[in-house]
Order: sequence, then C-alpha cells, then structure tokens
Amino acid sequence: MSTEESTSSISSSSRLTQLSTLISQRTAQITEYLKLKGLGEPSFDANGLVELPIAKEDAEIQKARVELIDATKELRDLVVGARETLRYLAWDHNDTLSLHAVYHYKIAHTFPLDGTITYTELAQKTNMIEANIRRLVRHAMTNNIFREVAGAKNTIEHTAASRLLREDTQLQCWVGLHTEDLWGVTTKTVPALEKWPRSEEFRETALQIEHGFTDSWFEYLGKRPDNLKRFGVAMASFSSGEGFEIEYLAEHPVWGSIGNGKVVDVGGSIGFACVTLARAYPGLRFVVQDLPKVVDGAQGKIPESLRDRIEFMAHDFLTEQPVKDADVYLFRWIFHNWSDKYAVEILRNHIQALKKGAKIIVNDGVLPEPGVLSKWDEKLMRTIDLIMLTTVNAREREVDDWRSLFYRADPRFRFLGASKPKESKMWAIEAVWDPDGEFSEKDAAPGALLGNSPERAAAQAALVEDGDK
Ligand SMILES: C[S@@+](CC[C@H](N)C(=O)[O-])C[C@H]1O[C@@H](n2cnc3c(N)ncnc32)[C@H](O)[C@@H]1O
Repeated sequence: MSTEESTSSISSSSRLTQLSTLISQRTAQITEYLKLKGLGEPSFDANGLVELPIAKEDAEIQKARVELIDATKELRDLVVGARETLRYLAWDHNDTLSLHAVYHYKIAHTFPLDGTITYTELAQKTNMIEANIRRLVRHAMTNNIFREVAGAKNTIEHTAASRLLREDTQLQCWVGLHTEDLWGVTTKTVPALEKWPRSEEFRETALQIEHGFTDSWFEYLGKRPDNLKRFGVAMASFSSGEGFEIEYLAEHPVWGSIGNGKVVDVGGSIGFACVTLARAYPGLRFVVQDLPKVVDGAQGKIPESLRDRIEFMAHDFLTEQPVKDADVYLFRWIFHNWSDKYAVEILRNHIQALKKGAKIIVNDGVLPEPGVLSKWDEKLMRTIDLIMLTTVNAREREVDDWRSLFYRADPRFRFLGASKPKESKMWAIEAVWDPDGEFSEKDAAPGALLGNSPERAAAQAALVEDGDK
C-alpha cells in the first residue's frame, strides 16, 4: 500500500468514525428528549409519528436533528462511494415515477388505513395490469410508502407515508404539483437554457418548451382551475411549514420604529401578513395591493376588529405605485418570482411614490454562501432556486445580489442589510430611500443584523448558531 493510499484510508476511516460517533450522540439526545416529553419514536407504521414533534423553543434538539440528518447522509454517501452515488443519482427520477403513480392512481385511497389489499384487487380498482401496479408500488415501498404484510405475500398495508397520502390534503397537492405539473417541465430546463441562454423572460422557460405554447406559468395555471387550486393548496402548505411563519416578520424592529405609520403590502394577496402585523402593532395602518381578482372581496375576510386599519387596493406592481406617503413598502415573496430585469422595474415603479427615509422591506429567501447552512437547509433553498428558473426564469438571491438589485434600480436606494430570526427560513431585506445620501448601513432598524459586511458568512453562521441578535 502506498503512503498516499494509507493516509487517505486513515483520514476517510477517521471521518467515518467521527460521523458514526456524532450520529450515535445525536440519536441518543433525540431519543432522550422524546422519552422525557412522553412522545413516541418515529416509525414507518401506519399510525407512527410522521414527524419529530420537537418544540420550536427546544433549539438544541432541533439542531441535533439537522446534524443527524446531515451526518447520516454524509456517512451514507461516503459508504456508497462517489461512483455508485453518481450512478444512482442519475436514476433518482424513478423515485418520482413511483410516487407519481401512487398519487395519480390514488392508491392510498383504495383500502382503509387499518386494512390490506392484494395486488390483484389493486389492479382491478386502478384498471391496471397487475404486474404494472405491483412494480410501481413495490418501487414506492423502497421509500417506505406502503409495505407488504409480513408473511402474506402480494398483500400490502399502509405505512406512515401512505397514511399521509390519504389524509393530508395539503401534502397530496404538493405531491401532485411536483409530479404532475412540474416533473416533465423540469426535464426541459437545460433545453430552455440552450435555446434562450441569457433570457430574463418568463415566457422563455422550460414550461414553454414542454408544452409548445407561449403561456407563462401563471397563465398556464389560470387556464386549468384544478391545477391552480392544487398549486394554491400546495403553496399554502409550504408557507405554513416551519420557519415560514409571518410571526418572524413581525419580530423585525422596523415595525416598532414607525409608530403610527403606514405600510403598503405590495402583492399582499388577501392580506394575511398584514393581519399578523396589525395585531402585533395596533398603531399601524395597512394598504394591501394585489391584482383585481385577488383583492376583490378580500376586505370582508379581514377580522372585523382590524378592518378599519387594513384596506385593499387593486394595483399592478408593473405600473407606478399610487400610494405616495407610506413609511414601509413590504414585498413578501414577490421578487423571487421575477428575474432581475423585472425586479428592477418593480422597484423603479416605486421611486415617484417614495418619501425620504421610506423603507423597503423584502421578506424573501436569501441564498446562503455554500457550506454556511446545513446541507439539508441549503438544499431546500437551492431547490427553490431551481424551480424558479424552470418555471418563471426568476431566482433566489444572495445578500450581494439583493444589494446590487437595489443599486441597479437606482443608486438612491440605500441597501441596509438582511436579517432573520434563527428559526426563520425567510429573511427581511431592508433598504431605505435616500435621495440626499444621508443614510448608511448603520441605519438599519435597530436590532436587525447587518448581512452585508465582509464578515457576512460569519454573521450568517452566527445567526444559525445563536439566533437573532
Ligand atoms: C407568491 S405570492 C405572495 C403573496 C403574499 N405576499 C405572501 O406573502 O404570501 C405573489 C403575489 O403576487 C401577486 N401578483 C402577481 N403579479 C402581480 C402584479 N403584476 N401586480 C400585483 N400583484 C401581483 C399574486 O397575485 C400573488 O398574490
């Protein structure tokens, strides 16, 4: 054995040992926590826990969980080896295929939760050839979706995952959106980049190649009411997930700093962000702007006690902003749907309306520097970024991208930084309208962590470690 070989085998075996020790420690920590709280352990059984019920305030255990997820993946990838990792990565779409079949044929709905079904019965219920339904379901089983009853060949029962595909409507819509609306489209992303290599247009994406039309993603959905409904439910489920709560936005110091000020929620949908903010800040008044069909009838859905402080206005943000005296213009989950070209246009459409010192608060994702977050969290953000590319030619942005976006829109926008509470997946990106050059990054709302210094990566890491400062 050469020295090089023996050194590399020592270092790789020591990494394997480190990982297995970490895995054992974190598993013990989590198991102890679940025991102390009187909670069961997760299991694949149909009535098993479908997620670890770790309370938000138990940050140490949350951290242990993410470390365990990362360490198990790293250990697995190392043991599988680069060659086989690549080989099998290249056919991962077959996981999507079997999941798609389970969703499409509503297999989870074909038999009761406490019951069983044979492949012969399943074939009849789905109007499929038995051999086909069996191979699709057996593939899904390798992902713990259904399992065969011990000692009863060709008979299947539910697992925790198949129970969710039966009971959790939001998750079903999520699976449907990704396996039906987006899967085929995703495969056309590289062809779209080949065809329109520098495009920032939302009509020049994988979607138009897949369908051979010029409709945008939202026009596509608009013409398919069932798909639109499914998209809406899937998005609601995603944004109601952990780390996306509007309460985190409400913690931002800017709201307290504007006293009895006025906030315009641009593209604010039916006003749910403003409802949370209005409850937290009784002095604030809100104008929620969105497309006419969205705001139509929305006022009636606002809790009565808040109606005098939240008004709705139909407004297309690709045209000039009509509300001229606001203290804050909020853009929650708007810019990641738009390429830089359009994001700049949207910002410029506000210039005529901005008074000196007016704040722009963007509540959106911020792409991390590689390696700052856990791989698990990083992959989530990078996946959203790819979906934006595939569907609308838009993007998630790093802190520097946000800074240059404001600068490109107009140098009189002063970028103040980006901050987020530790548990939040959404950031508050802050800028101020500064026509006379009076503001600097030190003028971020007090308490907001600056994310734009050379120490940004360290600051991001500190956020993850220590929470909001
Ligand atoms: C991803 S949703 C975000 C909604 C809301 N801000 C939130 O936090 O959930 C994007 C919103 O932008 C709205 N929108 C899209 N194009 C628009 C336009 N040109 N003018 C105004 N609103 C628009 C959509 O109707 C939708 O409500």
